[in-house]
Amino acid sequence: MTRIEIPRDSLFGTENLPYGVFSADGAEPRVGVRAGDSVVDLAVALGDEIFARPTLNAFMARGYDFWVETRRRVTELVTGEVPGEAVHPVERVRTHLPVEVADYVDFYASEHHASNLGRLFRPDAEPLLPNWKHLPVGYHGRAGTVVVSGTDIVRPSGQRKAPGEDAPSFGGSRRLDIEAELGFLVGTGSPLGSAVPVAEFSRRVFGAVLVNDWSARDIQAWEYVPLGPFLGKSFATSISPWVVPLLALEAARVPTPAQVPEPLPYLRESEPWGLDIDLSVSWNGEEVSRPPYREMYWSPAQMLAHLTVNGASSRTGDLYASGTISGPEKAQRGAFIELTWGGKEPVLVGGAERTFLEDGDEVVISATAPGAKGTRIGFGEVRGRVLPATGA
Ligand SMILES: O=C(O)/C=C/C(=O)CC(=O)CC(=O)O
Ligand SMILES: [Ca+2]
Ligand SMILES: [Mg+2]
Repeated sequence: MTRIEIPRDSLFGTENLPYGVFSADGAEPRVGVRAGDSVVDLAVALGDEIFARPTLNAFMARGYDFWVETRRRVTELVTGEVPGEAVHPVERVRTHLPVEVADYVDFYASEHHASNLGRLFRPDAEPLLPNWKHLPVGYHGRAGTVVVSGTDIVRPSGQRKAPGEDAPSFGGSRRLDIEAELGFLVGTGSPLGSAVPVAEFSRRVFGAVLVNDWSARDIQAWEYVPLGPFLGKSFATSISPWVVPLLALEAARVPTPAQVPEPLPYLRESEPWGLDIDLSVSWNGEEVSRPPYREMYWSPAQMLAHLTVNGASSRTGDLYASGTISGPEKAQRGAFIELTWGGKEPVLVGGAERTFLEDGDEVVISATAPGAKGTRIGFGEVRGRVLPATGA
């Protein structure tokens, strides 16, 4: 038996304990929990086969009471004695996509981001479309191209047409961008023909990850009218490997900004699910933005209620992302198209003026939030490097 030393100021202390899927010493991927700079193999430590699997799905499907009980047992474990063979130093493990993603939805819940993109994409119209304050706008994305942090991103090729050109050309995107978002993972689904009430959010959603919704703005601008995002976003979406349990985010809960007009009854919240999470976006190692999640207009509970209100079923492993997180300040914008105002106001990265992503660029998104007992908890990071287009 051994004891895990957790540094006092660790972002992965006992008030966090995020779950992920890891492999060590060439063994098969399995479920682990991160405690400080260690990863605990839960199948070995708890003796439950549900953790000897290459995804969190079976664990998530067991439901809320099991999540609470597991968190209690894991807390006991990491504050007491753990079998030595269950503990791995985090720098020695490889992390994998933590869930088999079922369906993937991306919302558009930041008023600052939606207004900025309205101004950039539709300069002659009102920045916010008339539906925006009545419902959380979203679209269904491509679950099969969700990848774990560290996966290289091949620059997408496709049809591009700049505003001045009269015909599209084919080639690698010239306006490759990021979107810093938070993603929510459904643990227990809901049957076809039923809707998930706002109040059921915390019993159904297992946890949260960071998301980078890579976006090819030139492909997007040409293709997406009138049906919405398609190939400009479906080539890859990166998520962080450690799933922060919703149970760890209690201390981060805050009210959303005031919602006026009052939403329809199915979107009304009795308890707040805004979240006080601070993100950081770095570009080639330099922080370029600090998006504040607490500015998000729609809460994740409202998003889940909306995405099922028509009777669409939800499933274990469904991932829905918040949409780009942008605050009111320029240095709080979660996408480079906003940060550089459509490429017209470059930012300095490594002393050079930059607008959209170049081959070889690396983007890292990280985040922290208040944890219980005055602590701070971390999300780890979602990292990705851009590789040249293959011309596929
Ligand atoms: O406003 C537009 O025309 C386009 C918006 C987006 O590309 C944003 C999107 O994917 C949703 C989001 O991340 O907020
Ligand atoms: Ca997005
Ligand atoms: Mg994407």
